[in-house]
Parts: sequence; structure tokens; C-alpha cells
Amino acid sequence: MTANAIEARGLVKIFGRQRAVDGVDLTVPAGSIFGILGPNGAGKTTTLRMLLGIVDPDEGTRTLLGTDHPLDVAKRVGYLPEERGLYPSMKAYDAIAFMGALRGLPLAEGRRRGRAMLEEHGLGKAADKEVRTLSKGMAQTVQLLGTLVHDPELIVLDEPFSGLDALNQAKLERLIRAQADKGVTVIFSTHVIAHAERLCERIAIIAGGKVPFTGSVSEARDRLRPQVRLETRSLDGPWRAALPADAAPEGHFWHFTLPETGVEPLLRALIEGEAGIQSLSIERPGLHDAFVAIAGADAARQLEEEALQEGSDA
Ligand SMILES: Nc1ncnc2c1ncn2[C@@H]1O[C@H](COP(=O)(O)OP(=O)(O)OP(=O)(O)O)[C@@H](O)[C@H]1O
Repeated sequence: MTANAIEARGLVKIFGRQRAVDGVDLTVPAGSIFGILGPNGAGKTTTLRMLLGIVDPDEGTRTLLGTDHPLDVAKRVGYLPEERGLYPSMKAYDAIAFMGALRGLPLAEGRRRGRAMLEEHGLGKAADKEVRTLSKGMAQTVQLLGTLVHDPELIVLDEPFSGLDALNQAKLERLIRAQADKGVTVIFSTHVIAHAERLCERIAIIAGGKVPFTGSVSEARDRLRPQVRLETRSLDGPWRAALPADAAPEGHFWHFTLPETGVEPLLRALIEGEAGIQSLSIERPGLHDAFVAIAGADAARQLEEEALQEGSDA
């Protein structure tokens, strides 16, 4: 097993006159959870399809589980496509076995595992039900279990949280973590910042087919300086010279960016100048703020609208 489950360099896909994916570089360490975060139309699905070998890139190279012929390792990969769908007349456990069979798992073994997996995920009673009778959330879980039934080393999930209610989203987060704990590599696409922030060791931010950032969530957040919120008893005095120029007063409160010199010299000046510190908090920017700074306000707004839209649909 190589140290990286996926390496992609300069991937480009052109549809007509549109560069849907425009020079994407990705490195996904084996055993990690990696998120591709971006709004609809950013190029997430096309990127995943190129990584999997479903679509050939027009430019660039990619290596999946050590080979540049991704289809050769298809049996070691689990893939949940953006388009959901199972045969409606199949029973749930059979649908799982069928998906496993497509990835080389003998049907009898798939059926045995299918029943066990449904049981383990609280859907034991649904095992013999036809897919058409299941709720949307249950059917999506069945499809996800079918993605995992052949014990893949690498799992590729395209918008796996889409269409799930909050309870099923939380279950899916646990399931993804459990896979990573077993050493499985997980890569998923999402337009919901919170999922990427909670789950991923590393992310790629994608917008307009380009990846302006790839690295750890922490590195993304470190692109912005922490924000200080200070409350003082005194309204004025020599201590004010210690505040940065961008410090905006709001009564006894001050909001400003933490100076490069850190908090200690600032505290010293406030104390010596008798500012009368009532409260002081330092807030590290979240991934949302980092996303705005990296991908731009328009992409961030699009992301928020999609998340809101989906919340009202689920
Ligand atoms: N087969 C295709 N033919 C023509 N255009 C395509 C095709 N597939 C994708 N596109 C276009 O390429 C761009 C990127 O699409 P892609 O599906 O990769 O984005 P995405 O980030 O996954 O968004 P979504 O979640 O909406 O699918 C979009 O503008 C899309 O319309």
C-alpha cells in the first residue's frame, strides 16, 4: 500500500467550451478522511469521476491505490455516485449483495453480509422489504451499505449527506469515522462546510473548477488571524495606543484582529494603562470564514444558499 491513496496533478476536463475542472491537484493520504468542498457546479463530481476512471481527463495525471489505471483497482474501491438509485423490486439485503457482486464479492457472501450490516445499522427489519417500500433515508443507507459490502480500501462518496435528515447525517458521520478508524481511506464531496470541518483531516476547496486551497482544516483556518473581543471599564486612556488601528469601539467593547505580536504585549499595555479589563476572548476563525477568504464571498453565499435549500428539502 502506498502512503497516498490518491494523487492527482493538473487534472483538466473540458465540456464544450467550459473548463469544468481546470487544473486540480489533490493528495489524499491513505487512511485519512478527505473532503472536497465547494458549491454546485464547482467541478466536484467531474473530479471524482476522473479519479475513479469513469471519465478520462483531458489533461493531467492521477494515481489511485498506486495505479494510473483506476478501473484496474475498481474491486478495491467503493463508490456512492451522486445519482442515487437501487432496483425498486429488490429486497434490501439483496440490493446490497448485488452492489457487492458488481465489485467482485460472491452473491451468497454479499447476502450474508447484507443482512448483518442492516442488522448492525438498526435496519434488520427492513432486510426482506423491497427497496420501493423503504423511506428515502433508509434506501440511501442501503445504497451506502452496498458501497461498503465488499470491504473496500478506498471509499468515494459523492455528496453523501445530500437528502438525509439530521439524524441520518449524524449516523453517516459516525459510519465514515468508523471506516477511517479501520484504516479505510474516505474521500467525499460536499457543499456543507460543517461536515468537512467536523470530519476531514484534509480538504480541497473547489470553486469554478479550480482548487485555491488544499491542506488541513487547521491550515485553512490559519489563513486568517484570530479575532479579539475586549471589554474595558475605562473608555479612554493611554492604553488605547496599545490597540491596533482597526479596533472598533462599541460602548465598552472593542473588536479587532489579534496583532502579530500576540496577546501578551497587548495585555501588559492594557494592565499598565489601567484599562480595567472586564472580559477578553480570542476567537479563531472557523472554516466558514476561511472559505470566504479563500474562495470569495460569491462562492460562500452560493454554498450557504444550497445548504439552506437542502435543509428545507430534507
Ligand atoms: N457530461 C457533461 N457534459 C457537459 N457539461 C457537464 C457534464 N458534466 C458536468 N458538466 C458541467 O461541468 C460543471 C461542473 O459539474 P460537476 O457536476 O462536476 O460539479 P459539482 O461541483 O459536482 O456540482 P453538482 O453537485 O451540482 O453536481 C457544471 O457546470 C456542469 O454543468
